[in-house]
Amino acid sequence: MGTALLYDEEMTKYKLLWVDPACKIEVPERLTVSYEALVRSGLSDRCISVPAREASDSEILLVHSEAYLEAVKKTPYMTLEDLKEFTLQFGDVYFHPNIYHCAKLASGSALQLVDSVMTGKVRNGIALVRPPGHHSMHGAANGFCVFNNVAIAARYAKQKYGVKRVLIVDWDIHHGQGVQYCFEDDPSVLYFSWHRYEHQNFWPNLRESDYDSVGKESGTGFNVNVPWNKVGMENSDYLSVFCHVLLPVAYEFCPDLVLVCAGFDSAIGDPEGEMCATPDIFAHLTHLLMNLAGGKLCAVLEGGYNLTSLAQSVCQTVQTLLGDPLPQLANLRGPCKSAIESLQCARSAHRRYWSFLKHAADPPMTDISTKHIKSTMEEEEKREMAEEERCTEGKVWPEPPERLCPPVCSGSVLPDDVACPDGLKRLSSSKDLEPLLVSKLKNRSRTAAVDGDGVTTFSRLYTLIEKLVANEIRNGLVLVPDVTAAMCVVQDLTSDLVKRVLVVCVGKEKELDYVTTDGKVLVVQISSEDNEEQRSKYYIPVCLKKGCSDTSGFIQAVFGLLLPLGYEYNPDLVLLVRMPGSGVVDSMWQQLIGLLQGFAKGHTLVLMQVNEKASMGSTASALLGHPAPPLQELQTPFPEDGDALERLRERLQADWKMLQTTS
Ligand SMILES: CC(O)(O)NCCCCNCCCN
Ligand SMILES: [Zn+2]
Repeated sequence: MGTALLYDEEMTKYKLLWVDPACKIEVPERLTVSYEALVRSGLSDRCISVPAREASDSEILLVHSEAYLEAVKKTPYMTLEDLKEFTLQFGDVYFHPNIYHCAKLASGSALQLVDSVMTGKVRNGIALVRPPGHHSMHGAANGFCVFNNVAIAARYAKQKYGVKRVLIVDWDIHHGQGVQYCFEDDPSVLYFSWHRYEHQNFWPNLRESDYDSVGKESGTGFNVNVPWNKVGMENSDYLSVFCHVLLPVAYEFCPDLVLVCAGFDSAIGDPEGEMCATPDIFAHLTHLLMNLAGGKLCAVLEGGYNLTSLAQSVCQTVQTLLGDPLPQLANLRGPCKSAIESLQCARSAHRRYWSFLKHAADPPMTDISTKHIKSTMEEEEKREMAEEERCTEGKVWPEPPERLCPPVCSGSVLPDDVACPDGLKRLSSSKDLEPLLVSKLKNRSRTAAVDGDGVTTFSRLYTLIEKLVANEIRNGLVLVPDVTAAMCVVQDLTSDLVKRVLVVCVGKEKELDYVTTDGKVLVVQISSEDNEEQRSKYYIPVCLKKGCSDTSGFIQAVFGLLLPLGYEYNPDLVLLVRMPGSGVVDSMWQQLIGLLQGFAKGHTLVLMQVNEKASMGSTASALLGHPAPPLQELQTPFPEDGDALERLRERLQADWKMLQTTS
């Protein structure tokens, strides 16, 4: 299924008609540069174009008051003076004779997107709209917003399609207070927002934008705010918050639909955000949400005022919605101190509402002596200033790397008597291995254990790995008689082909005899084994008391440990090994494959044992990019597992900065 793209140039036909410094950045060109970038890159042709439409009165009244709607209805007939007068009652917003029409188109576009996704016409999509929506409230326009496009879409989805749970992710750099007010007492809509806050010194300067606004009444726990108290936040900060706050909660919430308030003023170069995250971060943020709700994701444009980073960020988002390989994110060095504090505050504010956050630490000691704060602040300010110079002064960043789609998506190496799953390309032809390699394999005591001469399988495997590295194939599935033997051989085969291999080992096995210490391999093993004594920087055993069949524990290990580690390690190949008898649940297995595609440009090699070929179909489906089925009701992870994971993280965070969640 495809990706919907909604755009109508009518929404470019309104602009600021008088002098107002607060509003001058909200220009029609925001839409035209975004759309033209999609056209120029060929991405728009790959999308399914869906027409915009005007939202009806009743749809607008799902969120707004009749009085407000009636007032806005009058604006097309107002004189310039009347428009100015009318605007004065609201904050940081302007009106125009055509803005009511455009606001109906913007909301209607979001509804068209919901229709396209909910009827299965498309898998996901994006609506390029203006005016934006997330600041507008029941009875007021605000922050360039007239109607709350995403809030209306959420109510519409529930009413028309009986959607039970809607997740709204707001990655715009401003707090969508309009959305928060709309759903703060509603447990069926989980609103997540990060936003520049600077201890309430940044617009809209609201006390209720802080992390302790967790929702109210029956909606308590369903509002998650992550305030950024400093500018200059980078990719690491954003990914840390996704891994350690949003994703565990989102997976526990198990939404039927994901709506994104896709504001790109959180990208580098934006005058409002003054952050340093690069446009390719949105490829990953989008990807990390795409296995929720069976892939049903609707992104609606909010802010974004640097026309260069806006256009790049929109392209990165659309390319991921289309299923293209993700760009590798280099040198992620972990969240900064301020981000860790925000993260820790948000986690501790929500630990009583979300079982995945139950073991979160206490909030940071913010009441330390003012003297200490003063000195820390001074030295911290100096460092931040240096950082800001580095980041905003230049306002230059590299063009996001090209994300080429390999000609073949998934290859397979299978025993001759095993049928190849649909969609996979079987590698049969295999060039002869170099004699040196053959002897190396031969002297590996266990190679012969793999099959007859073993060399046939491994020459095919070698060919597959070569094609992955050459980006001729994106990922692969390998079925062997003995995965343990095969693991070692893959290690030999890859050692001179790739710099870093992330090995994810699901389930326990006799012994891992090739744990390297040179960093060329990072092994994360999730099993019921407690191999604590063997742990090292590059061999990380995660013990789940009830083993891999405990999906709650598994998913907690994936978000709390595996993903942050993977981002920091930045592998060139991911080897996912499914040990026989691991007990991993198929939907979890597919989620894991989907999530791991975010690394190494999607070069994932799945190694399974022949006697597990019953799972080949679901494995192939995940490798081909089909969204994983939602995980069923997740019960609370076992306390000992939660504790163990926190302790493991604390011990590892000296070596792995992306694991930090406490200051
Ligand atoms: C959709 C949105 O979230 O991007 N709207 C942002 C509104 C910002 C209002 N303040 C502007 C002050 C000018 N420096
Ligand atoms: Zn914004």
